[in-house]
Amino acid sequence: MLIAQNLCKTYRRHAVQVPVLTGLNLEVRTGEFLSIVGASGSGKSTLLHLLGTLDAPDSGSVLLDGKRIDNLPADQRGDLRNRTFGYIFQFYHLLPELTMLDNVLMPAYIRQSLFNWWATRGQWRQRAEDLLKRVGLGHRMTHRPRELSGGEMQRTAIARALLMNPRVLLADEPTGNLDVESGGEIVRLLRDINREEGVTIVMVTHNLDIVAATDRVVRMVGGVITEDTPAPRHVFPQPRLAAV
Ligand SMILES: Nc1ncnc2c1ncn2[C@@H]1O[C@H](COP(=O)(O)OP(=O)(O)OP(=O)(O)O)[C@@H](O)[C@H]1O
Repeated sequence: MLIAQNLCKTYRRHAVQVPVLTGLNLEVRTGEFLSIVGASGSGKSTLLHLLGTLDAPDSGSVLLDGKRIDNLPADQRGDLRNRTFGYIFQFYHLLPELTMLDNVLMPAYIRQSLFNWWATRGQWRQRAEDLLKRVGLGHRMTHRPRELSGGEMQRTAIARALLMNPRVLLADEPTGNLDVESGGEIVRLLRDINREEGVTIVMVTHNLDIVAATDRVVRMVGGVITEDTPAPRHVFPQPRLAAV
C-alpha cells in the first residue's frame, strides 16, 4: 500500500553535504505492523518523514495505493497528513497550555476551515473522549501535559494520532523516552490498535525487545535496507504477573 521507490535524500548546508538515503526501496503492506531498526544516523527518521510527506526526497518516489504522493501540491499533502497519516514522536509534541482533550482534538481544529466546525464539534469531542478512554486516560481529560507521566503523554499522543481515523500510523521511537514498563504498555497499545482496527503501523525503534511485538523488521545501513525479516516472536516482554 505504501511504497518507497529508489529514495535518495541528501541534507545540504553551505558546503556540507550529508547523504542519508541512497536508493532505498521498501514496501509496507496494508494492515502490517512494521519496525525499522538501524544505527543512530542511519536515516530512519528521514525515511519516516518521506513516507509521511513531512519532507520530500531528492529523487525517487513514494506511492500510496499506487499513486505518487511525494510530489503532490502542498494543499493535497496537507490533507494527507491530516487524514491519512497519524504521527507519533518520541517527545510527544503535546501543546503544554491545552488540556489532554484539546490536545487530542487538535487535528480536527486544524481541519475546521474545510467544514463547519461549530456544527460538528460535539461529534469530534465525543470521539476524542472515546479515544482517551480507549488509551486508558478517561479520567485525565482536563489535565495538562505537565501533570501526566511520559507514558500517559505518549498515550495521549496516540489518541491524537487516531482522531482522524488514519490508515497509517508513523511512529518515531515512541518508547525512546520511556522506562521499560511504560514502553511495553505503549507497544502493546499500538499492537492492539493494529490488530483490532486494522491500522497499518510503521515504527522506528532502537529497542530490539519491542520489535518482537511487530510483524516484520527491516534494518537500515548506509541509506538502504539491508535486512528484511519476520520479527522474532520470543523476546517481546509479556505483561508482568503479579507476585504471589
Ligand atoms: N535537517 C538536517 N540537516 C542536516 N543533516 C540532517 C538533518 N536531519 C538529519 N540530518 C542528518 O542525517 C543523518 C540521518 O538522520 P536521521 O535522523 O534520519 O537518522 P536516524 O537513523 O533516525 O538517527 P537516530 O536513531 O539517532 O534518531 C544524521 O547524520 C543527521 O545528522
